[in-house]
Amino acid sequence: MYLRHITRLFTAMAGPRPVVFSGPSGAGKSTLLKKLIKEHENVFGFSVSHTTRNPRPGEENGRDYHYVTREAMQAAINNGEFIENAEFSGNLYGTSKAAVQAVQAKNLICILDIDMQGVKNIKKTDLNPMYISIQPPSMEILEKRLRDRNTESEESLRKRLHAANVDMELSKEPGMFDVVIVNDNLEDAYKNLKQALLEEINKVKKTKTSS
Ligand SMILES: Nc1ncnc2c1ncn2[C@@H]1O[C@H](COP(=O)(O)OP(=O)(O)OP(=O)(O)O)[C@@H](O)[C@H]1O
Ligand SMILES: Nc1nc2c(ncn2[C@@H]2O[C@H](COP(=O)(O)O)[C@@H](O)[C@H]2O)c(=O)[nH]1
Repeated sequence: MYLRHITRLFTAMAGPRPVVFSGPSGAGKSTLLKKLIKEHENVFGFSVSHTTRNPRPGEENGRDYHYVTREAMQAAINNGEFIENAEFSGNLYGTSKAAVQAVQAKNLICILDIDMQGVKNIKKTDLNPMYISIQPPSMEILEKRLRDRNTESEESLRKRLHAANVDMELSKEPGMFDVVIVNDNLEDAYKNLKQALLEEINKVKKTKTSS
């Protein structure tokens, strides 16, 4: 009885295991994770990254990203405020310690949406997340999705497709990801994602009902 109480207390203090989403730009990470958070808002929380890129129509400061200048972001990086950061397609992106702590303080599964450099850097930390790769069915479909999204200049599109090719190669490295989900049909991909996370979802639900 006493041991069970201590174990429960320790689990609550450590917080549930975070989940890292990675994969080429345009593969469907945001689409899938937004669905997941909407369906399980008491289970998952999004780690709001910082970026120097401009907001897209419909994006909100503090919800999708913290939009900052390069000078401000570099100063915060130098000040040790980030767990990881990377240059992607001409802009800086990074996960602040505060962003992850804000989610963990609510005892939610912290979701990080980060590029491959971020994955490599997170692996050097003690965050110990589950790593999920979201991949497109083909590079042709990826390009079409990115073009149809209408968010990128031709230059940015070129950089993102180049990074996507590198990503797809690196993701083949054994042990890089715990789960790979090919996002062809959206509903199928979402079903596979929920299946992969079922155990973690149930763990969080259980701690919430027992506390
Ligand atoms: N299964 C799917 N079938 C068709 N279109 C999709 C599918 N999944 C996502 N999309 C569309 O593809 C585009 C890219 O998806 P999304 O923005 O979620 O990708 P992302 O991986 O988050 O990209 P980024 O890394 O650039 O933020 C969006 O317009 C989205 O609506
Ligand atoms: N290493 C990090 N990568 C990040 C972070 N936040 C987002 N990203 C990745 O950047 C690209 C482009 O995102 P977009 O919103 O401009 O399309 C994408 O692959 C994201 O996963 C971060 O904090 N660190």
